Amino acid sequence: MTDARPLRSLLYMPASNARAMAKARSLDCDAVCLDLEDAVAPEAKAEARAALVAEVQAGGFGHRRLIARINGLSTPWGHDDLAALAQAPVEAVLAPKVDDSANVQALSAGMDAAGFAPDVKLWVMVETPRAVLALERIADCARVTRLAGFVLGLNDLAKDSGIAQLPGRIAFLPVLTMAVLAARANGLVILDGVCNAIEDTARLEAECVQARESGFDGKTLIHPAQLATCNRVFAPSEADIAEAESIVAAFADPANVGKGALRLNGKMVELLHLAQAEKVLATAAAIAAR
Ligand SMILES: CC(C)(COP(=O)(O)OP(=O)(O)OC[C@H]1O[C@@H](n2cnc3c(N)ncnc32)[C@H](O)[C@@H]1OP(=O)(O)O)[C@@H](O)C(=O)NCCC(=O)NCCSC(=O)C[C@H](O)C(=O)O
Ligand SMILES: [Mg+2]
Repeated sequence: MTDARPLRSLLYMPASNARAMAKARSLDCDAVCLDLEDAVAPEAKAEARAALVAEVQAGGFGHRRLIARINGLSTPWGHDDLAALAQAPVEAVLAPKVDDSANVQALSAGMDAAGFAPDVKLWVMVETPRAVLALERIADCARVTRLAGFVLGLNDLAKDSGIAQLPGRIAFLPVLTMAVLAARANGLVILDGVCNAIEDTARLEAECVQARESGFDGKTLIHPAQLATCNRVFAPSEADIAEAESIVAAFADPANVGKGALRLNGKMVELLHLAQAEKVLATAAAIAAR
């Protein structure tokens, strides 16, 4: 079944930051990601893990999807993270720094062994050079594991590849495109990486537009100030909605019954555009229902 819930914005916060986690319950984000990995110092890992579990069990996050980012299974904390989260009401576990399909299989098996409910998904970060080279194999794991999402991690990818994080992200474009294609070929959701420049709204907007045009569902964020721009860019615009409504109306017109292609406002529209239009309207309705 298609999931019509919007996934425009995922806001990360360190699970060691109680104030941020409390604030998340009132922020306009589609998902929150409580982080145990890079935002939490090694000496604070155990305390952050306990705080994360307590926060999600306390509830109050409403429509926001709850995602927990664990430490990698090769670190001293990864297995304890999985064990602690198994009974926690999260929608997905996000795993960092996977390199290939074997990592995904191990993570999914680890979730099974830890006792996660069958509907809890596995999302993985695409943030190592090896992962980029193995995108197809990794995404293909969705057939036989819990894998259901990709999240780009361009800070780590920049660090390990030497690719510079510059405005425009030209050197990253092949990665963005290949990650989207691998995700779509396997039914995964896919979110763009973060924009570190908290105060540069123009840069954030440009990255959101680029990601939206590249096919991403949404973008990951690091600060509440980034939410409004991201939510606006990834939501269908008024023009998108008006166009979608006109396509649906045209195909519903009795004069067009049985036609597969129409001329509408100077453009060709086919049944595939009807399907796209219906998706736009479903997303817009889901956002409006918030
Ligand atoms: C980046 C920050 C450290 C900035 O912190 P600070 O300067 O203290 O923020 P503000 O004073 O502007 O905060 C104003 C209020 O907003 C709340 N706040 C701030 N950030 C968040 C947040 N992320 N979620 C929820 N609420 C937040 C503050 O509590 C203030 O509230 P109030 O006191 O009521 O006024 C900080 O923003 C931060 O820690 N951001 C998240 C960092 C993080 O999680 N990093 C890890 C994920 S990113 C990553 O790893 C990418 C990937 O793996 C890759 O490789 O690229
Ligand atoms: Mg990272």
